[in-house]
Amino acid sequence: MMDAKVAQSPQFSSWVRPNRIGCKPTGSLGLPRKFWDLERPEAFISSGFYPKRRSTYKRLIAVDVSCSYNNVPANAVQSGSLAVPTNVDGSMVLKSKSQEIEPYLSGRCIYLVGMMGSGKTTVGKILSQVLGYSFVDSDSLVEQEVEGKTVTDIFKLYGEGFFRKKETEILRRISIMPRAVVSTGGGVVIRPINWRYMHKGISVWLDVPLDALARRISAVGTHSRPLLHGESGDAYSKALTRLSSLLEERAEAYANANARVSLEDIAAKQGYRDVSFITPTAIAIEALEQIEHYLRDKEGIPFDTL
Ligand SMILES: Nc1ncnc2c1ncn2[C@@H]1O[C@H](COP(=O)(O)OP(=O)(O)O)[C@@H](O)[C@H]1O
Ligand SMILES: O=C(O)C1=C[C@@H](OP(=O)(O)O)[C@@H](O)[C@H](O)C1
Repeated sequence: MMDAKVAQSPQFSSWVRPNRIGCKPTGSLGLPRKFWDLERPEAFISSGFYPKRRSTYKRLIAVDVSCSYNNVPANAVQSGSLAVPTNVDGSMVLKSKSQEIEPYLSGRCIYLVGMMGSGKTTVGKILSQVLGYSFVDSDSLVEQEVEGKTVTDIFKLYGEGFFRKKETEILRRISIMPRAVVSTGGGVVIRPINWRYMHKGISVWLDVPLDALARRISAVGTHSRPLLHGESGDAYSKALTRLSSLLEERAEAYANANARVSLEDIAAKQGYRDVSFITPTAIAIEALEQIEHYLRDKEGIPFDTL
């Protein structure tokens, strides 16, 4: 395998591995004979974007390739075009996408819904930052409301019904706030009244495969997630069993969201087999894309980039 250094613009350079380049190059890289014995030759690739965008994930770039070894430069051996995943610098895509969409949100809140561990908090913080919104965690607000008790203690002391009522009251208060990205609790979707509040903003379902959820949750433990207590077996199997039955009950309710971000779809677009390679930044970009689709399809906003 060969590592390649890519400089897409004078301001940015990063290392990418050829196995992360999504499409086959239209030109192949030929190495002069003196480099043939090297196991890991290094190439410096300077590149420029073609103006036309293909998708958020892949762009055509023109590449000129030159090689060097032991600081001895070799002549450019080949140039051509490659499609390179834009997560080489996802933060630039994220920033431009958020700037494009933000005016059309008109200050509306974004509600992230999804199962426990689906990344609502992680992705929500990223989105709030790029949009210049505040970040709100509904579980934390419930905890503040109940004398600083943890969600686990609230379930233990007062039961799930009590927690759900508090959660609805918190959502009602959030729904009159402007400009917030809200990480909701995983069970918020089951009460229809909660949708009345969430539909004042734009809701996005983070749809993550169960095995990935179980892996994430077993890595951090279930202490803060009372609905996952009580199963027997190892941490992964316990989480998987309980999450499966919860998802069966809730899948239809999650589908009420205005937009859906499917990690399986992102993995397919990026050419990954495993969703665990997908970064929170890539998920945030997809969330903005799906919000853009929603605004265009349901509200008729004519985004010229679509
Ligand atoms: N894209 C991701 N890839 C890998 N791990 C993630 C990803 N997003 C979140 N996580 C991890 O999964 C766990 C749950 O994420 P979190 O954002 O707290 O989910 P939620 O708020 O939906 O319960 C955390 O340990 C977090 O670091
Ligand atoms: O799925 C659920 O019913 C719950 C999810 C939790 O939030 P997270 O999704 O942030 O873990 C928390 O609200 C509570 O433990 C109940």
